[in-house]
Formats: sequence, C-alpha cells, structure tokens
Amino acid sequence: MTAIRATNLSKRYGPTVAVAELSFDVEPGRVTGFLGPNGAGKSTTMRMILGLDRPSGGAVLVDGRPYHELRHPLRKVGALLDAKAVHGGRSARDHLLAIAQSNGLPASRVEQVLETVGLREVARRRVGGFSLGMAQRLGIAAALLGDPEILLFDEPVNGLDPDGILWIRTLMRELAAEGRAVFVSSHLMSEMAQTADHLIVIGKGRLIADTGVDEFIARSSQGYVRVRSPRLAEVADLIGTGERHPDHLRVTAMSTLEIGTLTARAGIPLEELTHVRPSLEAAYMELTKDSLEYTS
Ligand SMILES: Nc1ncnc2c1ncn2[C@@H]1O[C@H](COP(=O)(O)OP(=O)(O)OP(=O)(O)O)[C@@H](O)[C@H]1O
Repeated sequence: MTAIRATNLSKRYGPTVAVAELSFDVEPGRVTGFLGPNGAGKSTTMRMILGLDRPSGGAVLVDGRPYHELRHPLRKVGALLDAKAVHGGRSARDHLLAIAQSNGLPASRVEQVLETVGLREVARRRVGGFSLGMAQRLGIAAALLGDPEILLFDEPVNGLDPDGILWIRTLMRELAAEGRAVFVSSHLMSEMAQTADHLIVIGKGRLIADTGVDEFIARSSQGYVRVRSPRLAEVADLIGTGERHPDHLRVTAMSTLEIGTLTARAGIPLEELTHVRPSLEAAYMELTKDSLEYTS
C-alpha cells in the first residue's frame, strides 16, 4: 500500500500560501527525496503528514488513514523534524525511555536503537551537551523506536560533517532496502541525487516534478551543443536548427559529430564545438528558478 498519499493538500497562514494543492504518493521500499528551495513548504507538508498542522484544504493519509486515526502512530511512522527540540537535562537513554514508555514500546528497543545510531557509549550523558551530529543521531533513534514502516526526515544532513552525512545517507538507504518508505527533505539536489530513488520537487508550495532520480538525471544531463564561428549566421542556416545567442549557437537537436560534418563539408570554419552538460544542480536551479522566494 502507498505509505503516504497527499491529495490537493493545501495550507494557508493568513495571506501566505505555504502549500498549494499538492498531490503526491510516497511508496515503500525506496527513498523519496522531497526537494525545494527554502520556504517552498517542505516542513509545512511534513507537519501536516504528522498531524501537527491542520490542512486548509485537501488531505494527507498515512497508510490509508489520517495520522491522528493511527492506532499505534510510532509503530507506523517515525519522524525527525527538529533535532534540537529535546529536553536538555535528560540523558539520551532516559529521553528515549520516556518516549518508549509513553507509547507502550518495550525498554529493550531503547538499547537496540542506541546501538543502531552509535550512541551507546554516550547514552548516560546529558542531551544538553550533545553536538548537532549527536542530537541528529538521537532524533533518528527516537524515530526508529517503534520500528516503523514509514520514516520522515526533515533536512537531516543540515549542519553535519561529511562523516555524519555519509552515515545518514547509508542509514536511509538501508531502511529503504528493508522495505520501508523513507521520505526525506532537502534543498540540495546534489545531496538527493546520491540518496534518493525518487524525487518530489516543490516550489512555492506547488508540485514542480514527480520523477525518478535516474530519469531526472538523464533528462537534465542531455545538455546542448555550443557552436561558435566567425560565420555563425551561415552555420545556423546550414543546420536549420538551434537557438541564436550573440556570440554562439545553442543546439539540442544535433550531435557535435553531425554539426561538425555539415560545417566541414560546407567549408565553414568553427571556433568552438562543445557538448555542454549542465550539472544536476544547474538543472534543478533551472527547474525551480520561477519559484524562489528570495533571489539574490
Ligand atoms: N507558522 C507559520 N506562520 C506563518 N507562516 C508560516 C508558518 N510556517 C511556515 N510559514 C510560511 O510558509 C512558507 C513555507 O514554509 P516551510 O517552512 O514549510 O518551507 P520549507 O520548504 O520547509 O523551507 P525551509 O527549508 O526554509 O524550512 C514560508 O513562506 C513560511 O514563511
């Protein structure tokens, strides 16, 4: 069954439209990246999935039900929203024990998740003294407590060092390989390209793309051929395609070999004939450029 289904999901805060008629599915067994620039509405959407915010319109279902109707919510869905939102005076173990107890989960799970996230050695230390990386691990431990089928992570790699980033990335891949649905938000395409199988891209609260990562990469890395020549107008006439720029021609419908063969036959000299492949980040910027809240 579809793990999360949003249908025309909308959220307004006064005059601000945070999420607008957003429809998407999150499927089990894969990492779904939730991508969008700052302020796109990712956190708001995640909060609505978890029943922390009420939609102004539409609906979002977790395993076919609204979150508040789930009988054992922590066994169904685990979430890391804000890693620093924990009681600083408690030890890591006591923090997790409190969550386990109030949700009818066995204390033995606490030891298991401490092991999974690598916090066993520091389990007796006060959470208040934890680094961001340790707080992230603790938040993930809490999300895993109920052994849930569905996991939500809001910008989990923000502020982490490369070791921490690699660790979270590997964990998310493992959780998906176990058949769980992993839904993770980020504003970085490069990060998602290395972690996600599927992408849901939003901008200004609206759906921009719902696509496989491989598909996105294949489509965006096609690129174009840049042709420069002292006789550019003749090149354009000869090949009969391409977009004219002041000092070059941009061609998507022909390869470098095809263009080079034609111009060589016609005896037209070329200054440049390059296949330009935009980076993934550039393709993503292009996709979301109309939906940035603030532009520099
Ligand atoms: N409680 C609130 N009251 C008023 N406006 C809000 C509230 N929460 C979010 N917004 C607005 O809704 C929009 C979406 O915000 P949201 O935090 O969901 O975006 P985001 O994609 O998670 O961005 P970021 O990556 O910056 O956290 C923004 O314009 C934000 O200012």
